[in-house]
Amino acid sequence: QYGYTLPGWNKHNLTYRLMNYTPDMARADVDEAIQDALEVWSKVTPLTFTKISKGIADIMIAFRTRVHGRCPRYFDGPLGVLGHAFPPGLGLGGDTHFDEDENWTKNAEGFNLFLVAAHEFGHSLGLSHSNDQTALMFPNYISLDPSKYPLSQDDISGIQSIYG
Ligand SMILES: O=C1CC=C(NS(=O)(=O)c2ccc(-c3ccccc3)cc2)CC1=O
Ligand SMILES: [Ca+2]
Ligand SMILES: [Zn+2]
Repeated sequence: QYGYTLPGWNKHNLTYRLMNYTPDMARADVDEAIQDALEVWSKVTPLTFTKISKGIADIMIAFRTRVHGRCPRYFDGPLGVLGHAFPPGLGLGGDTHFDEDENWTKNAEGFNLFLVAAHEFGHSLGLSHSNDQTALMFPNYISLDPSKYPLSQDDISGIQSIYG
């Protein structure tokens, strides 16, 4: 439906692009949260992430609400779903959207953008949800202390089974 999906990317050097910014945070804080969330995964895989500011990136990132563009999934207003990401592939593959109706923060108030982004990028790289409640890929938002290393052994073995 959104281009064929792959179990994982068939290349290691991926590009990403921020299509817009949330007004909830300073731009530099959004850039940093996204970069840190990607680094969580690049630290345990051979993947690299390069930020581009125009053209089509593998991972297109945007803050959107409700029905948005040609995206087949919709957001639901404040709370509920915080974001969604598409598995590796062409077109929408890898793309990550955050629900702009949430209060995005760089600390423990509202929803911590770094944490939600790290979770969503797990999907962009091919991971599904984990039933290990300490895992970053656990389906429910847990306000982890963002300074702690959010990956659990379950996340690491999951991502390394794709990009080992
Ligand atoms: O595919 C889906 C569908 C629904 C989702 N629900 S969410 O957006 O409210 C969400 C839930 C948990 C997290 C999360 C889990 C563990 C650590 C950090 C964030 C992030 C987003 C998240 C998601 O990735
Ligand atoms: Ca929502
Ligand atoms: Zn979307």
